[in-house]
Amino acid sequence: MIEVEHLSKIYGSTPAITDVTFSVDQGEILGLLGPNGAGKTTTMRILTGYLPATSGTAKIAGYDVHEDSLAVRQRIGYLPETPPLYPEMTVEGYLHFVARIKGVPAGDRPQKVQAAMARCSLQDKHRVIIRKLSKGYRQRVGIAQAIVHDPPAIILDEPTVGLDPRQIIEVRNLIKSLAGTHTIILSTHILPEVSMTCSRVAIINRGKVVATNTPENLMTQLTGGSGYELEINGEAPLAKQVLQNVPGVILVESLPTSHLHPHPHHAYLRVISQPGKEPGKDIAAALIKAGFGLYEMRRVSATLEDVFLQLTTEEKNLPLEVDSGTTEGEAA
Ligand SMILES: Nc1ncnc2c1ncn2[C@@H]1O[C@H](COP(=O)(O)OP(=O)(O)OP(=O)(O)O)[C@@H](O)[C@H]1O
Repeated sequence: MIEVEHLSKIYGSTPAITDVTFSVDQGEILGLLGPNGAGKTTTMRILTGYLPATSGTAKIAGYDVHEDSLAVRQRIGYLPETPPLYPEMTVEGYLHFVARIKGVPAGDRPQKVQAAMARCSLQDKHRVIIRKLSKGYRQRVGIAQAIVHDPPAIILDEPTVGLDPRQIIEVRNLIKSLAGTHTIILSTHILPEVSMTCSRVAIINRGKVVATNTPENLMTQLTGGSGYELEINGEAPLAKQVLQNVPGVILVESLPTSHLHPHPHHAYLRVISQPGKEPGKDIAAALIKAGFGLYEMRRVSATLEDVFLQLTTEEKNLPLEVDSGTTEGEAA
């Protein structure tokens, strides 16, 4: 449904994205995950026809975003980071207005507007002026304007930014309910968002797609899904240096200790090991040899956060070629 091939965008002399390639199948939710400035918004703006690419192609439902931009705009719904709302309009009035702009025939508009409001649970608010809505409801109106013309593809830029935890759950459920009948790309820098909402993830860093796969496969493929959590006495930075040099170790990070009762002189670390390697014995030996006391050591599964850190942190070499292998033509 969405095919992006070798897309690059250069602003002046600054490359924002370089050779971005991925595809999204009908009904899928793809999460575009990356740190600030990675190139997510640039990619989405090209896909929605708002920004020309420097090179490469992108197609929505077979239509080229550059050559057939009108056909593409009819088939795509876009929620930019800041929804383009008119604060003085009522919810229903605004959605009628958007439906008209999107080319929905006058006779079909009432039904399409009702359907979009129902999908986004906005019926109770149809006469409310947008300015008076909470941020969560405004976001729903933003999503409603993206789907009012019933496009097969929906692009959502950071759809849960600025919402409170309850609103986040509601908006995520709404997005999930749109999958299947719609093909969705959402961008986020929030890791749990991807595992909770998306069927597949493309990790983008410094303008390049560094991995594409299901969240589960990414974890298994890159980390073998395992590692160790450690409690040691001594300084975390020094212990990290020691552990980074143990063969088979690919990532060492400090653990958040808010749920524990941390000892003031202890360090709490997570070590992720290469697939197929069991460096437990060497980890313990290296720590003892360096003079650390080892208070606890237990095996754990890797998290998506580990994968993300591994892919977006430069100093570590990747243990293996990251090849999505799910769809032909995807970037590694
Ligand atoms: N209009 C512009 N002119 C020059 N450089 C730009 C422009 N827009 C974006 N960039 C640069 O391109 C790169 C990618 O930006 P982009 O907004 O696509 O990233 P992002 O992943 O969406 O980040 P964020 O989450 O912070 O919005 C950044 O280095 C950014 O500074």
